[in-house]
Amino acid sequence: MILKQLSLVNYKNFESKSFTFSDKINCFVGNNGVGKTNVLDAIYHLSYGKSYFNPVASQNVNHSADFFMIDGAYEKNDRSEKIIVGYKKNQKKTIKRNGKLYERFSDHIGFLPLVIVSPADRDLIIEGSETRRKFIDSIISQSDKEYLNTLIKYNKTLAQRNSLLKYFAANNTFDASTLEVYNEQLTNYGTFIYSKRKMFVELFNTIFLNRHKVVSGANEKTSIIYKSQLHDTNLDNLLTQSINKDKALQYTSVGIHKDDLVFNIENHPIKRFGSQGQQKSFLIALKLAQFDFLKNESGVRPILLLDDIFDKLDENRVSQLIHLVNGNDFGQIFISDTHKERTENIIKETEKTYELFQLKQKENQGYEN
Ligand SMILES: Nc1ncnc2c1ncn2[C@@H]1O[C@H](COP(=O)(O)OP(=O)(O)OP(=O)(O)O)[C@@H](O)[C@H]1O
Repeated sequence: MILKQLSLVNYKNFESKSFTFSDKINCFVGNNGVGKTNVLDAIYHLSYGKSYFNPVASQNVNHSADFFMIDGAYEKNDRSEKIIVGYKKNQKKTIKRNGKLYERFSDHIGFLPLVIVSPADRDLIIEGSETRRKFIDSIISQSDKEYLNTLIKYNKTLAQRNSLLKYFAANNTFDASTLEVYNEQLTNYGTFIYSKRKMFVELFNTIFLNRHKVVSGANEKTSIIYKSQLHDTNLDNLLTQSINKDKALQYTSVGIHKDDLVFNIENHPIKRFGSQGQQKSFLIALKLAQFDFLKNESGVRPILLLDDIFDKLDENRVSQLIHLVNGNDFGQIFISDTHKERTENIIKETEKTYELFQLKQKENQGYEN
């Protein structure tokens, strides 16, 4: 799958800008703040229907405008595919494929597999459990529509159950039978999601360990552990047991929305005990494992975005990464870096064709190849 052309209108700092890409490697270079990451983010937007860095759509619109448009021309399985994401302030965002509007965003998810490696991935280690749940949900959802739809239904039911608990508290009342309807639905959806996550983490761990061995170049023992209240008992029991607590809290305190992933190095949480280098290697391996998984599931090589990656790695790791990228595993790659020479020197080591886009400040937003 190849992104041939990209046009941006009023997307973040770009008022109007078009790019024609190489099938292999594309590098965006330039000073801090010229918009290198924003181009990668626009490409991410075309795959996921939202920004990786700022999910608030109105904040992705150029300050001087009230709408943005991202237009991507792809080639996938020998077919041309045109994807357009449009957003006007105070209106709903739209995604079109070959001129036809998607009724549901979720129908688009997984159509253009893509993986981003970025310094912002650090959130996966340092932030709360929601970030890690979103990470696995996003991977599974790309190849499993039933999972995505069930997750949407679970979250809707959860919101309804929480509203009911609030209503009980506000009106000093309780109705066990209505609550039971929600419990039943949550149990059905939640049990399905739990079993999918469990299977996924088992499979993903193996892929991850292979990648980690190569990226870290070390023999550190790492693991990803799936943490869930459902390991001990089924969701129906959990909901019944926690009813008094839920009534007091006015929200649902048990379920798969409390699941987490534990990232360990040498049997200790990497968040607290991993060095910065170990954390970086762990995150890159995590993302490359995501790449492998999506590739296996979809049968196409996902687009790979490497944001600011050379800056964060020592020479050894950069050369390991280039070695990897040089293999046939990867398809089209987009790289951002502040140093033109560094990027060119690294890329020249690969035997791939490449295109270099030098981004400049607003007054001359053209680029040179
Ligand atoms: N909605 C917006 N409207 C206009 N400009 C925006 C908007 N959102 C972000 N920007 C601008 O985009 C620029 C940041 O772009 P980006 O993060 O892509 O830079 P970069 O080239 O990757 O920089 P660095 O090398 O520091 O990572 C900033 O100058 C910021 O002010």
